[in-house]
Amino acid sequence: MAAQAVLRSSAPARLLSGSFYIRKGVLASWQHYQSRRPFSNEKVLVELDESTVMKMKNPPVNSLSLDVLTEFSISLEKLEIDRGCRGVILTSAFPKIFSAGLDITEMCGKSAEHYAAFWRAVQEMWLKLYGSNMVTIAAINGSSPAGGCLMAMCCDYRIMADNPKFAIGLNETQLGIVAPFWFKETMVNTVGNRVTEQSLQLGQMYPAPDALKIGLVDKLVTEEKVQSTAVAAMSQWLAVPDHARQITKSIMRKPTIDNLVKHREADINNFVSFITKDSIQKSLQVYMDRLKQKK
Ligand SMILES: CCCCCCCCC/C=C/C(=O)SCCNC(=O)CCNC(=O)[C@H](O)C(C)(C)COP(=O)(O)OP(=O)(O)OC[C@H]1O[C@@H](n2cnc3c(N)ncnc32)[C@H](O)[C@@H]1OP(=O)(O)O
Repeated sequence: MAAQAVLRSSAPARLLSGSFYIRKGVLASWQHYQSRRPFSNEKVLVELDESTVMKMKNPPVNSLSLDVLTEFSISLEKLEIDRGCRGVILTSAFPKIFSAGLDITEMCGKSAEHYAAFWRAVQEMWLKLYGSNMVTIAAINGSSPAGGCLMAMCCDYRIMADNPKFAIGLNETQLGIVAPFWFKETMVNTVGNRVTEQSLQLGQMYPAPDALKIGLVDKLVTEEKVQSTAVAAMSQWLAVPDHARQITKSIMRKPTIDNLVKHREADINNFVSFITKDSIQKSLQVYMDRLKQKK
């Protein structure tokens, strides 16, 4: 849906609002100033310095709870309608962890209604980020399993900290769960069919150097340089005229987005019936216990 908007209205709308901006002078400047103030929810910080940066901040590991997903979608939507914002860098407020992926506790021992609301929020985050008109750059400053990898893959360009201890991938099968079709399609669009087929079945996590080799990330730099490299890459991406880049992005991503939009309700029902199975609940519980025991 969001990508459809790119083709139908967004590029012209931005051009129109640009001329409004010039004609309305002072009023527009004030509105622009208002909309460019940094804003912060509890768990997603938006900084407006040299570049616009969205920082996930949900201790300890940036797991994507219902709250985080909701804040994330709202923040992104705000930036999307801010005509002063053409690009956003997505990163984590914590060293060594980009995001631990979906919050497993949201998928354990809850009601069917809760699972449905949670999954809708996951879909919404993906629709907004994958379909964003803005240039999106992931500054992956640490490990990034499952939903964290999905977020990174939604971005246009990925820069990762060059440390083999940091790993990224869709590891769902390791938890006894299954990456749904739109996770799969996002990965196919990033690294191709063969690598995706193998990665998904094995639930493979790739240390940063291997992630670069398979094209899951685009560039490795030292941890300290992740952010500044993202800022430099942003300038390069923003040098391309918006309308041409946005329409091109939409041509690339629209079929994948349309596929989820078309099957959205069925996908929620599928998730709820899958996650409420006793065997799946047991697998998730065992995985969580193992995570806690490793200390
Ligand atoms: C057909 C299709 C139908 C649909 C089928 C269903 C599709 C579902 C798709 C699912 C997508 C997902 O993203 S599933 C999520 C997959 N995520 C993962 O596997 C990540 C697991 N976590 C890790 O590997 C590590 O924690 C890692 C992120 C690298 C950080 O390691 P550290 O040593 O720094 O930290 P830890 O000590 O492990 O973790 C700190 C605390 O955070 C907790 N924690 C860690 N990850 C967590 C998580 N994802 N959710 C909740 N809590 C988490 C730990 O239990 C600890 O809790 P305390 O002990 O209490 O402190």
